Amino acid sequence: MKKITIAIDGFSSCGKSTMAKDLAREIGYIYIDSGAMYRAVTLYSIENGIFQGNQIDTERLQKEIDNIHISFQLNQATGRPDTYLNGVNVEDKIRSIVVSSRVSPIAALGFVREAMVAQQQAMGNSKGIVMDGRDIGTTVFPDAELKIFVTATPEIRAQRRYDELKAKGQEASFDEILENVKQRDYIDQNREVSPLRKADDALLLDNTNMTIPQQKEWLQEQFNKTVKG
Ligand SMILES: Nc1ncnc2c1ncn2[C@@H]1O[C@H](COP(=O)(O)OP(=O)(O)OP(=O)(O)O)[C@@H](O)[C@H]1O
Ligand SMILES: Nc1ccn([C@@H]2O[C@H](COP(=O)(O)O)[C@@H](O)[C@H]2O)c(=O)n1
Repeated sequence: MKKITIAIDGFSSCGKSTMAKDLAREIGYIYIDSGAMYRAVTLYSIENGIFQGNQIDTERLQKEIDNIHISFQLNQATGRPDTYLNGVNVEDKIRSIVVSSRVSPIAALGFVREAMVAQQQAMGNSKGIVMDGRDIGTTVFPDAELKIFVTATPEIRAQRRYDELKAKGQEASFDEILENVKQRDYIDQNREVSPLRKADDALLLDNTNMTIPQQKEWLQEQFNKTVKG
């Protein structure tokens, strides 16, 4: 069967990667978490003193952007791809609240987006890919055959993230997570370059009252309709 490109965009912590990973595994497609790439650039900036306090040394980051190599490798234990920054597995570090609270200003920089989008487009040039993010259906793959835009209330998204961190035994405050979710949504929707918005031809999914199996089934149905007509 001819392979297609699937773009899943939407607000933070609404379940995009959960759906995208499950679908990719079911249909044998590559899965790419584009947010992990922006998170890896943010981690690099923090660890190398480029992002200190609220200040980003954009001149230095621009000079060093070509030295930031991001790749993904399947983790046999989880069955999911882990993110590598310059050859080091940073999967856990990039999910920390420290990175979450600083990623959106980094992702708003035009030269950072240009570098990431070029890598993402190269990853998808043979199709057979499910990519999730904020601008996949609008900028990275505007010709994707299947585009989904996911949303849910900020409170339910924060609760899901809180439950996830708690289950992992990580310290978390519900209010801090809710604030982070709202702040990222605001920056992502209001930045100048590729702001978060639903592509005109994307299908809207509000999963506030859906379970993981229900949204998985819904997505599989949309895929079947797209490929089989
Ligand atoms: N329908 C759902 N009901 C309950 N929990 C869900 C649902 N969908 C996803 N989750 C859980 O919510 C959390 C966030 O999901 P996920 O990481 O897939 O979101 P995301 O949109 O990819 O987030 P981000 O954009 O921040 O990377 C995870 O713990 C996931 O297991
Ligand atoms: N295509 C994308 C993907 C992500 N971002 C920015 O990265 C942040 C982290 O992404 P998560 O999916 O892991 O939450 C996100 O808040 C955006 O600021 C982006 O700009 N474009």
